Amino acid sequence: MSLQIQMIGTGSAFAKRYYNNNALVYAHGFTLLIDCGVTAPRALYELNIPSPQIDAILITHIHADHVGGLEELAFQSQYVHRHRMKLLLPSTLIGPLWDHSLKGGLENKAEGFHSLNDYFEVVPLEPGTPYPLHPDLTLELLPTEHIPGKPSYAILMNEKLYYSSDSRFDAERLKEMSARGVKEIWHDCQLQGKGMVHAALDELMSLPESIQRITRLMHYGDNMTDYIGCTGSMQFIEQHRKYSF
Ligand SMILES: O=c1ccn([C@@H]2O[C@@H]3COP(=O)(O)O[C@H]3[C@H]2O)c(=O)[nH]1
Ligand SMILES: [Zn+2]
Ligand SMILES: [Zn+2]
Repeated sequence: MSLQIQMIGTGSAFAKRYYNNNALVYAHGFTLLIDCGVTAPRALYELNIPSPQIDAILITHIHADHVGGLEELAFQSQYVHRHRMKLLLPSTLIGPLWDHSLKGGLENKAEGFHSLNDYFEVVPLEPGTPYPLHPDLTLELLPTEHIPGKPSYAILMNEKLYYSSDSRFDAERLKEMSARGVKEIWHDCQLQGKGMVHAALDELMSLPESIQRITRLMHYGDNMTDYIGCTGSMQFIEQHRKYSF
């Protein structure tokens, strides 16, 4: 059961040299997009991946670097491809995603479009439950601390890859994942300063070497290259490179 994962972007919310931190996961014959930020439509275009090639989109939380490209995909699905994409959504995000992010652009009273379901095939997910999406891909959501009062989720894929999405540093969670046998931890990383809503590099550097060795860093700022060689045993994830796990 070998999977591939490719970041279509690895940048922080404010990065300009890197696209938004969104990922494609390739199982055999099944492609999952994890988050769809403002830059995702352009990133997919440059990788020559039209949206009908994507079998499902999973959303981790409703910041624009994770959902800001959904309006374009919804309109393209409705008016160009005439195919409703599958949208895997933690159930806590269904209301906020429509009411607070997408309704302004997508509501169309004349056409009778009043909800996410008018554009997407919405599949609600609950944390703590393994979902077999494909014979080669099972995923589980784990709630994370990111912004107080705003639900956000990490993703555990095939019990092998822990993908933090946006999360504050949570050493206990990472130790738990390591004890559970994960082979890779992909973590957001704020390079400078104290981690207020993301894990700071300094915090991640406090992890035991055994955990650092399996940790790769993503969601970084434009000055990432200044930090190459300064990240302990952790390595930066490269935008567009395909990793097998
Ligand atoms: O309480 C807050 C809320 C937001 N922010 C910034 O806005 C960005 C939104 O996207 P992000 O979650 O990838 O990163 C966030 C931070 O850069 C912050 O620093 N503190
Ligand atoms: Zn983000
Ligand atoms: Zn965020």
